[in-house]
Amino acid sequence: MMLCPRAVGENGQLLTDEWMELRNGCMCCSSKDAGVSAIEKLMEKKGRFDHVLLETAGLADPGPIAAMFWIDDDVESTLALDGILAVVDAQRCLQQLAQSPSTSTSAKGSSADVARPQAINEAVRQIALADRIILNKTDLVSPETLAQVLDAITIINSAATVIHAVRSVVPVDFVLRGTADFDPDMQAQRVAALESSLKHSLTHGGVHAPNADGTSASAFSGVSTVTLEFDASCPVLSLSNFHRWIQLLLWEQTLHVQFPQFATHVEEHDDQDCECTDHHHHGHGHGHSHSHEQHRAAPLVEQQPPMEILRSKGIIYQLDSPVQLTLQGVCETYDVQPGLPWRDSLTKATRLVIVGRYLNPTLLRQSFVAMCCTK
Ligand SMILES: Nc1nc2c(ncn2[C@@H]2O[C@H](COP(=O)(O)OP(=O)(O)OP(=O)(O)O)[C@@H](O)[C@H]2O)c(=O)[nH]1
Repeated sequence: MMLCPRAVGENGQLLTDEWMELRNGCMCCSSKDAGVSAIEKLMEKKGRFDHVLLETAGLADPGPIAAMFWIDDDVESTLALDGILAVVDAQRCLQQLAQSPSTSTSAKGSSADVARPQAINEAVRQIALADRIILNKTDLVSPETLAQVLDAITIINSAATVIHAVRSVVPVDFVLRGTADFDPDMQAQRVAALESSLKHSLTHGGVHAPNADGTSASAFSGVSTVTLEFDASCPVLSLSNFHRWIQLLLWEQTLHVQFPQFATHVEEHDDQDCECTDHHHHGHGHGHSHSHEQHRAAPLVEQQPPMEILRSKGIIYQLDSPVQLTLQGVCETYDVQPGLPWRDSLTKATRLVIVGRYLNPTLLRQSFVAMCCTK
């Protein structure tokens, strides 16, 4: 894979354009250090960049590269991952989403896939991981096809911002917006981008029927989005509990085993146990009783596939904290960082977007409440 750093002048003109090829040819096959040091060398040689664009040409899964920026502290000190951009071909998208995954590429670098009988389709994976999507070649499809493509994108990843394009002509801000450096305004921009993505997911969340075991059904390798919102009455009481919850979800994949009472739940009624919502439900309730859980003929918890998370992000409200905490995660790698001060008490809320497969909204929501918001 090539790295292509471009320094952009104030008027948007390119000041430099340099290609660097990694010695063993491919960033995804390189050790993480090699990829990281390649960027560091470029930075040393050329000085500080405003933006670095990494094109994962020929690589189906951007996950391992995205995760690299949260693992290496040296890179994190000078670079931060702003976001993941995908270009979707409107003409071929539906066909690509329906293809069987190629085992040669989709499982590469993702330990989560190794033991899976069925890998996740590459096109699904790229849409699932993206923060921003350029929906290109819109001139070549009918309005009906375009609507179907948009529906598919929304079901897979309702948090991504989608822009329609012909020949990929989009404002440069759409590509570079929110690029982080340590300028406080840029951080504000990055948090604003995250907030808008969360808002987008809350209003555009796809609704699809849960399977008998409560997991979300979706045609696209089973990948879908769950958006969770917990208002100020449900603050995260301790950050270590949040870490424990997210680690059970991302690393151990045992939430369904830890909370079998929520894992077999089928969502049918507004029987919320907390002042919280997700994209299947918008009702509110009180108390923390779980006595009204709906049980249907559901497979034993042990037989359920664990939730497999591709992308996680959000803003967390920790009790009495004057600043937001931001969550960014790709596959099993995640990072929690302090964000901006809360603007006012009305805005205090935890909003999480989880993109992955075999998602169980009830299990996600109730386990979060039990582990993070309950003494
Ligand atoms: N009509 C139309 N043609 C386009 C558009 N975008 C690209 N093309 C044309 O489609 C052809 C193939 O271009 P792309 O699909 O962008 O090719 P590519 O990105 O190299 O393809 P992959 O990286 O292999 O997916 C070229 O002739 C482009 O000029 C578009 O929005 N509308």
